[in-house]
Amino acid sequence: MDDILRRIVAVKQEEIAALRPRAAELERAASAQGPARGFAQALNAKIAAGRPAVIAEVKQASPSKGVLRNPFEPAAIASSYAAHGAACLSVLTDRQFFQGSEAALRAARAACALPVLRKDFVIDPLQIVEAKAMGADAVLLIVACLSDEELHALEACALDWGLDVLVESHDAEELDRALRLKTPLIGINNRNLRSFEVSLDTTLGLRAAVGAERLLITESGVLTPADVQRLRAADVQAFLVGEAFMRAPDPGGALAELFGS
Ligand SMILES: O=C(O)c1ccccc1NCC(=O)[C@H](O)[C@H](O)COP(=O)(O)O
Repeated sequence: MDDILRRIVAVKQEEIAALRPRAAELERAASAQGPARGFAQALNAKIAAGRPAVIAEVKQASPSKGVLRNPFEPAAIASSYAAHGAACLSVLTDRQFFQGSEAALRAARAACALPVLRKDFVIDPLQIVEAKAMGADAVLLIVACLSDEELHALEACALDWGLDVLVESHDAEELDRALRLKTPLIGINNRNLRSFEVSLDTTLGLRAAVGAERLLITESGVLTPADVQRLRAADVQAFLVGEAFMRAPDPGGALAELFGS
């Protein structure tokens, strides 16, 4: 595991230990939530309509880039994304490394009708119960910080709670492990977590390994219309984008410019 992931996972272990006494309360809150908004369904609907499927990210900061947006208004950002054709939202809930929060996810989801991914570092089923309790519609599983056994158990837990799963890989070996899961949502992250460099070649090099029955979602480093064109020309139709929108005065306007909507 890369150093940054190791540090993040260590913090997650502390957070989970602190959450454990609230397990019963979280189960009750999760059970009281309504049905999830269909995350995979929303992506597929955009593609079926001939449009790129954009998961628009709501994040204030990141380890590689520091603070991206200040002030940070999750509800206004979510409304702007929805008005400009985003398929779904990805909301960072990690506090220590991304300055995210449960409150940001709740506010973003309440401000629009889009399905929401809880973007965090999930290593324990209790975080999935917590995700459902806060209203998330999907969770992220990162292959690089999980064993095969953990991946399968966490996927089963998410599906049991009615949540969609986006599984994220950084290279061919991780992708091979991701493809052993049931989920149709296969993320390929273009950010090298050792150097923090991003290269769209990561997605392009792995494109052929993701069969037509799954949906490849390219993640990180999509910054210009030329990037989008290059990826779409290789039949990449789904995009997770954060920085390009978070640095813009109007995030939804930036989405429309990047994707020509
Ligand atoms: O972005 C980081 O610094 C980072 C560090 C460690 C683990 C994950 C990290 N990023 C999360 C993401 O993958 C991005 O938020 C997401 O793909 C959007 O990327 P971008 O469009 O480049 O903001």
